Amino acid sequence: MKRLNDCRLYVITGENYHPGRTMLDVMEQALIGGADIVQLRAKDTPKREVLAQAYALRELTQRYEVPFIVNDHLDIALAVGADGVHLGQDDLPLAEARRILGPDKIIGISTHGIKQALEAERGGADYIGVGPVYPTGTKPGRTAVTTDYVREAAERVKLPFVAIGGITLDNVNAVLDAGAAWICAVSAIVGSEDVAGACRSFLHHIRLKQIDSMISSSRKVCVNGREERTTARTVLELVEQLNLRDKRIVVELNGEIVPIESWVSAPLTEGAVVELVHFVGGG
Ligand SMILES: Cc1ncc(COP(=O)(O)OP(=O)(O)O)c(N)n1
Ligand SMILES: Cc1nc(C(=O)O)sc1CCOP(=O)(O)O
Ligand SMILES: [Mg+2]
Repeated sequence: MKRLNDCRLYVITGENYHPGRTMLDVMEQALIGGADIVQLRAKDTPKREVLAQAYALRELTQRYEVPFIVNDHLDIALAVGADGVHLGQDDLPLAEARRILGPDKIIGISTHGIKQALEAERGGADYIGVGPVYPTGTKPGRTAVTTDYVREAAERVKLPFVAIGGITLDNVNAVLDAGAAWICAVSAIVGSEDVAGACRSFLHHIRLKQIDSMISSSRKVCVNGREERTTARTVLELVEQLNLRDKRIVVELNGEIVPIESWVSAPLTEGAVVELVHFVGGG
């Protein structure tokens, strides 16, 4: 179940942020609100209690069909059948974790600079954490990496990356503007009176940003006489987006027939005029 490229909102448990409410209730609210990946992080809880929580969260996340990650404890991740683990720079090394977990489990690695990010990428991590973007009471005393590192990660890291650390509804747009497509929060979500509502608000900002970037990376073209916007950059991408790849068609771009072997490199520029002509079978 590795579908990290589609994840947008990563919610981590925060045992001290919701007195009077159980971890399970709070995390169910996060799932109702749209959290699409969940981590159990319990730094102040005895390990046997963490194991019990992990079993319960495994069951809950399975019901919501959302990946479940265990922080730090690879043994607990294995015991409860979690989808993966999250490891920091001082935790079990990535290579050891991969050897034990095999290729299919998710391994996330915390990074605090581009050198660590590229190393995690080379080492076979599935995603990286980029943070702490802002100072945070959840990890007091850590130097904030600022949105500069988010921007650098967006430019140089090919793996999915999640921005984390001090992210709230007030600053999330700056993190998204710096290039993060995936946001993680603890206190701003599990410490909220309305956990599901907080998730929905985060996702609203994330989706608006996605729409903005799609519009700015799309162009207006004319296909068979109809004006439309497309994110396709080439004739091949357009044909694939229209599900015509396996159909017998001839493509004309700005009045010239494009041979099939050139679809991959034929650019769809703003204002391009495309005619897609279906072959009619015959003998
Ligand atoms: C998604 C994500 N990113 C970073 C961390 C931090 O991991 P680590 O550096 O090991 O610190 P602790 O969480 O163990 O205190 C994380 N857990 N999740
Ligand atoms: C657990 C953690 N790891 C970080 C890192 O940068 O590696 S920042 C962080 C705390 C995230 O909590 P909040 O959303 O409350 O700031
Ligand atoms: Mg850790």
